[in-house]
Amino acid sequence: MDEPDAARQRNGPAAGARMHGLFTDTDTGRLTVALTLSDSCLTIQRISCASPPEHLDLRDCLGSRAHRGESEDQGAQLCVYFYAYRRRWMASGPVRQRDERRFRLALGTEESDEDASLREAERWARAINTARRPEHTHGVFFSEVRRPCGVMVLVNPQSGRGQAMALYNGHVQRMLTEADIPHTLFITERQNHARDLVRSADLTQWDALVILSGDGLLFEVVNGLMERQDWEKAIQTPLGILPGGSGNALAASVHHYTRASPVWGEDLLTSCGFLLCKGVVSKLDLISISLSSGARLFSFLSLAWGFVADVDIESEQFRQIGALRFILGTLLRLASLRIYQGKLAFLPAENECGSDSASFSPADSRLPDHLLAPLEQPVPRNWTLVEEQEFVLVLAMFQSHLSEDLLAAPDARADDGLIHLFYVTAGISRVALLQLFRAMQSGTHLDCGCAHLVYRRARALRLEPLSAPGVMTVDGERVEYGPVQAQVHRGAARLISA
Ligand SMILES: Nc1ncnc2c1ncn2[C@@H]1O[C@H](COP(=O)(O)OP(=O)(O)OP(=O)(O)O)[C@@H](O)[C@H]1O
Repeated sequence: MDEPDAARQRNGPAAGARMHGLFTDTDTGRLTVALTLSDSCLTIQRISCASPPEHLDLRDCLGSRAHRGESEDQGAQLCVYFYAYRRRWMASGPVRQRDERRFRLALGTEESDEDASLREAERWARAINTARRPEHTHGVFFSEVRRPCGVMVLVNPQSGRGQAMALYNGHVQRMLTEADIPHTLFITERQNHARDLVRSADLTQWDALVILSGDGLLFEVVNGLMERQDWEKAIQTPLGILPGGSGNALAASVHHYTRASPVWGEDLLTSCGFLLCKGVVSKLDLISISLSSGARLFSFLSLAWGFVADVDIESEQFRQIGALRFILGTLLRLASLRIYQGKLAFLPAENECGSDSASFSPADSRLPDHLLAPLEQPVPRNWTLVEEQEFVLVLAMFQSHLSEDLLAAPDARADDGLIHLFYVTAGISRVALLQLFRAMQSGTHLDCGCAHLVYRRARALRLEPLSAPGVMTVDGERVEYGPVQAQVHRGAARLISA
């Protein structure tokens, strides 16, 4: 049996704690601190002053690392990285903020063996990393990303205002290192590069695919995975999203599902980065979208036609101003408000088990659409046909957020198996429409009492535009214009989230 290190004897566990030991706080110089690690927190007690102990919640801990001392007479260092919620001036609520704590092993002269000191620091780091693993508290399926793991990080350097690489260098790389997650960076060079990469990748090498970009790059990744021969296995690869685009709707949704106050920009990146490093995997709904050409796409976010789709695509020209492009695009489109003619039908969520469900078996065997009839045939009898045929917008949401600051479907969850269908009928005034979008910033648009806004929960839908060719988007990406139908496939993919 190995002799226990002298340092280890000195830092042995106290009663009721996993570990207990004496360290020097490297930030305050000579001050000696006693650290106590329990299953839920790291307690810091400053010995030479009478201040109360500080309890740091391990749920906020991203990781811990040990380093050799800077010189021979110094003990090894223990670094612990916390990202607790704290209030910040001007922020609307508490935000996760980085807080690095460094401690030096307090070794006596007879224990100045560098290796022993490092071993003890490593033992602490391992114990903290084991204790910080998240609790599994809810009953739905979830598991964790296997450790050690390899993560493919895909960055679109052109997304948003072109700041994604700066976000990687300034934040993401550091967080992944702190959490000890090995990763490989892939910088996309063109449209469909990410799609091609994941279509041909050896997925046994990757335990997660992480997208630092807008929703468009994740749309490519999802569809690239679904185009593989082994799509059933491939689509089970955990997907992570970090906001680097201008819309960042899925990233905002993932943050919203934690029930924390809304955050934007780099605070949203920190929140999503934290969730990514915690590595809890939940299910993600995929929505199959069938187009009139026979093409089938897989979506995780939204299907839009009319006002929202027009704003999304028309505002691309203002990409340099980031998320503000949507506000500018909204104002411009309001000025020339259009009416869109079309037919809309949907299967209400509560009717799914009805006897009239379609039993359509398309040639495409990937996630068969058992609720849909062929596009050229009428919809099944248990569907609802919307009487109105003049719309200002039709918007099917599959997640809570339409963009970082538009909470379109506040009750949506990543795997709720629902299409949150909104439509606004013709006749709404410009002022009322603007008010709806303003209310959507706080998710209160359904409380506006607007008679032109309709919201339904559905499992499937069909939309047949009758207007002259225009814009239709899936996950913010423009798709072929024409009749389209969609069905939700509950929890068909996996998402790293809360
Ligand atoms: N290097 C590149 N140059 C040009 N386009 C690229 C490159 N890499 C990826 N793309 C394409 O850019 C498009 C937009 O990407 P993405 O959605 O990630 O950013 P965004 O549009 O700024 O964000 P959001 O969707 O949140 O508004 C995608 O269709 C993607 O295929």
